[in-house]
Amino acid sequence: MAGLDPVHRDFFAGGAGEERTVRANAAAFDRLRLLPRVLRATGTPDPGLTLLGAALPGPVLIAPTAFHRLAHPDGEVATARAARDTGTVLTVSMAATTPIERIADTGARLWFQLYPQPDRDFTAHLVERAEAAGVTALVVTVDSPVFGRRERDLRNGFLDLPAGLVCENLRDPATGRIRDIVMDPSLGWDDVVRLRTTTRLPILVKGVLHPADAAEAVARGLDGVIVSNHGGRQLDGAVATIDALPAVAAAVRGRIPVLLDGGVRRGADVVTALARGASAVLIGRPVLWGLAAGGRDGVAGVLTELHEDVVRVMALCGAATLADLPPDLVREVRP
Ligand SMILES: Cc1cc2nc3c(=O)[nH]c(=O)nc-3n(C[C@H](O)[C@H](O)[C@H](O)COP(=O)(O)O)c2cc1C
Ligand SMILES: CCCCCCC(=O)C(=O)O
Repeated sequence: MAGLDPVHRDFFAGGAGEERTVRANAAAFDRLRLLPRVLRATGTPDPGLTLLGAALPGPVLIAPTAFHRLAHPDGEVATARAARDTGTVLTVSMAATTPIERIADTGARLWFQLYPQPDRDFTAHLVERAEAAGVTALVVTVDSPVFGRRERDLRNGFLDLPAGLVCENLRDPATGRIRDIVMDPSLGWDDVVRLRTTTRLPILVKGVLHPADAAEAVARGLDGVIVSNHGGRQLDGAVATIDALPAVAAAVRGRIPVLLDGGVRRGADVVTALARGASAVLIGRPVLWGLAAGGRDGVAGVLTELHEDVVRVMALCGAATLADLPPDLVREVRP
C-alpha cells in the first residue's frame, strides 16, 4: 500500500507462525461454490437485516482492528465516519489510537471490543466508559489467552507504537498513565458472564470455533458469538472460519446471532457465510487497506463496493432477501 510504512503494513497483513490460518481462511472460501436458482423474479435484492435490535442496510460490519492511526492520521475517526455514512457498525478495538468519546462524536453506530483485564476494576471502568460514550454492544475477545507469535513483527522489531500514538482508551483514571494491554490466561466463562454486573449492553464473544463453546455461550445467556480465528493472528493452524461455521450454527440453532470474520473479501464470500448459518460478517484488513489508501473515503469505498457486490451476488443467486440464502446454495468442490 503506497504511503504505508512497510513495518506497519506487515503488522496489518501478518498472522501468527507460518501464517497457515491466514491463508486457510481465504483458501476455504475458494473450495466453496454457489449453486444459484433462476427465474425467481426477485427484483432488486434487499440485503437489510435486524441485528441485536438495530436495523442495518447490509450484513457486512467492521471487525475490531488495532492502531488505525498507523494507517492514516485521521485513524479511527475516519473509519467511524465511513461506517456512519454507509450505515454499518464499527467495532472499536480496545487498542484504538483514538479516545472512544471522539470516535463516538462522529455519530457512527459503535460496538466496543474488550480484552478483559486481570484488574477487574479497570475492566469495569473501560466498559463503563465505552457505554457512557454510547456504544451499543460489547465484543469480548476470547481467543487470546496469550499473544500470538507474529513473526513478521519479530523480524521487523515492531514492538511499540511510534512516538505520539498510544492506546488512548487504556488511560488509567487514577494516574492518567496509559496501561499495557494484558492477555489473561486465567480468563474463564464466569469472568465474561460477570461483565453483566457492570453493563446492560449485549455481550458477544469473539473467537469461537468449536461448537461446544458456541453452545456454552448460549447456555451462559450471552447475546451472540463471532466465529473468528483473529484473522490467523493467534493460533496458527486453527481451522478456517468458514469451515467452522456450519457446526457452530447447528449448535446455536438460531437462539442468538452467529457472526463470522476471516477472509471475507467478496460478495460471494458474504453470501456463502450467510447460507452456511451466519447472520452477518465482519471484515478486518480490507478496511485497513481502504483507510491507508484514502482515509474516510477509502474505507467508504471498500464498504460500498462490498455492499454492491452482495446485492449483485444475491440477484445472481435468485435471492430477494437474506432469508433466501439456504444452506444448499453452497457446494464444496475438490481443491
Ligand atoms: C491489524 C489487525 C489488528 C487487529 N486487532 C484486533 C483487536 O484489537 N481486537 C480483536 O479482537 N481482534 C483484532 N483483530 C482481528 C480482527 O478483529 C478480525 O478477527 C480479523 O481481522 C478478520 O479477518 P480479516 O482481516 O481476514 O477480515 C485484528 C486484526 C488485524 C488484521
Ligand atoms: C499489546 C497490544 C495488543 C494489541 C492487540 C491487537 C490485536 O488484537 C491484534 O491482532 O493485533
